[in-house]
Amino acid sequence: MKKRILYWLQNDLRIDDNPILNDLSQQQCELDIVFVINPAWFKSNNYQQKPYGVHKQRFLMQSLYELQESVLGLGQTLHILEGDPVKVFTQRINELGIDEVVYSEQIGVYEQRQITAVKSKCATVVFKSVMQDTLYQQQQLPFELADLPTGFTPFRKKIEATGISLSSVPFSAKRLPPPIILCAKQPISEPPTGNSLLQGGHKAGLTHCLQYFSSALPSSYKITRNELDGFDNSTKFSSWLAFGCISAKQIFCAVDAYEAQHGENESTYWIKFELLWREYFKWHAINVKHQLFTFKGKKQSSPLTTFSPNRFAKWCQGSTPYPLVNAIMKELNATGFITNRSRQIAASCLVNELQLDWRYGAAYFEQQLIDYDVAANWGNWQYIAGVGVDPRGGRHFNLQKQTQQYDPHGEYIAKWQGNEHCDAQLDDLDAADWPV
Ligand SMILES: Cc1cc2nc3c(=O)[nH]c(=O)nc-3n(C[C@H](O)[C@H](O)[C@H](O)COP(=O)(O)OP(=O)(O)OC[C@H]3O[C@@H](n4cnc5c(N)ncnc54)[C@H](O)[C@@H]3O)c2cc1C
Repeated sequence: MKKRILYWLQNDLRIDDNPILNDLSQQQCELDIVFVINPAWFKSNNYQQKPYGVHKQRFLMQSLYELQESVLGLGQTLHILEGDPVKVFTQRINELGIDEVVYSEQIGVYEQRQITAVKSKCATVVFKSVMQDTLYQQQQLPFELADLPTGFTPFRKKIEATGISLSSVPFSAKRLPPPIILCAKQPISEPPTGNSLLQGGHKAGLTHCLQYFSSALPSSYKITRNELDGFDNSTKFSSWLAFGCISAKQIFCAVDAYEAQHGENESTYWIKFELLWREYFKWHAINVKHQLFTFKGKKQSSPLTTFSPNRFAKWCQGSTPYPLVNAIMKELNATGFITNRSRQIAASCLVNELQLDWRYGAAYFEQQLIDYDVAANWGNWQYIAGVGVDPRGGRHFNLQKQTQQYDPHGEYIAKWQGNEHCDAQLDDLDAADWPV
């Protein structure tokens, strides 16, 4: 009997630059490709937020639909199952007599724990993993992971000094090994629609990448990236990166190709610079494990906080006394995306003006952002709250100055109605819960 391999798909929903698929295409085996939708993603967590909000759900289903179609063209079936991943995979591995499980290595501790739990229940099965979410493999890093620099700048300098050139691997095989179980009906009959420019899927991601690098936008990226509005002002790769519809290496190589054709400048370099931020947060998350989610972070310092569900609700809805923050939160709620500058302003407001526990803000972003990424989200929140990798120990953005600089004519605030439901006072109740 042929070897039976199960490919546990997670945040690697692509065909190209997917070493696992490339390797599988050369194997003499029977193959089962599985993605599990965990019902816990749609239930409230400790922070009263659902890990998967509507925008992220749409993007996921679009991505799975595209992958399902591509996999079908390669003679395979994408199985989309529902349930607790540990139970679903353990049962399937046993029922189908799986010999080997392959998966993309996970950055987040909770995802790692699920894999460890399945491994412990399937002791005779071989588990093989590949890091498919980072630019570099761990052995390519010019330091031991335990000695990861404590700040981004030394990390970047050390990485850049290695001079390692990156390459991405297109998928060239015509077929994948045959499925263990044939699916009579495709799991997703129609992709969900939406008028967002951020459409999920590996083809949509590659199309966006091609369009971006066939324009002149990379040459002005550094000048425009901090704008609050405008699709073209930053790359918008993050959502496809979060689901692994495209890889960071594919983008890095596309910047190299663009530079070879059009010349390098500070802006083209800055796209790579930002991808290195992403990379830094990934290795940082692996390094600090659960401390990525703790109030005091790795720094073990406590930000000032007060407990106020009312303030938090106002921040989420966009009805604080700060029109710019309100506009940002309304854009986030309506679209599932806000720019980096907007994220910094909204996060700084929650931590500094509202003095709330930063983890509630991070959990809300996790729910709302299409591009939610465990390392980038919690890492950036810790940075702003002053418990993460910021050598300056926290960031406080002056809301008046930010408004003057990034929305001098009030266009962004008007577009997202930041002045509507803008409560002049922060609190409706005093410390003894009496109406103010
Ligand atoms: C509070 C807060 C929360 C954030 N949460 C997330 C998140 O959940 N997922 C996420 O991908 N990014 C997150 N970021 C980082 C950043 O805001 C987004 O990556 C960026 O806005 C996405 O838009 P873009 O693709 O147009 O970025 P560009 O400016 O075009 O950057 C190119 C790529 O570089 C990476 N990148 C850029 N800035 C950062 C950064 N500060 N940290 C890590 N990677 C970066 C992203 O992969 C991005 O796609 C967060 C930032 C803050 C301040």
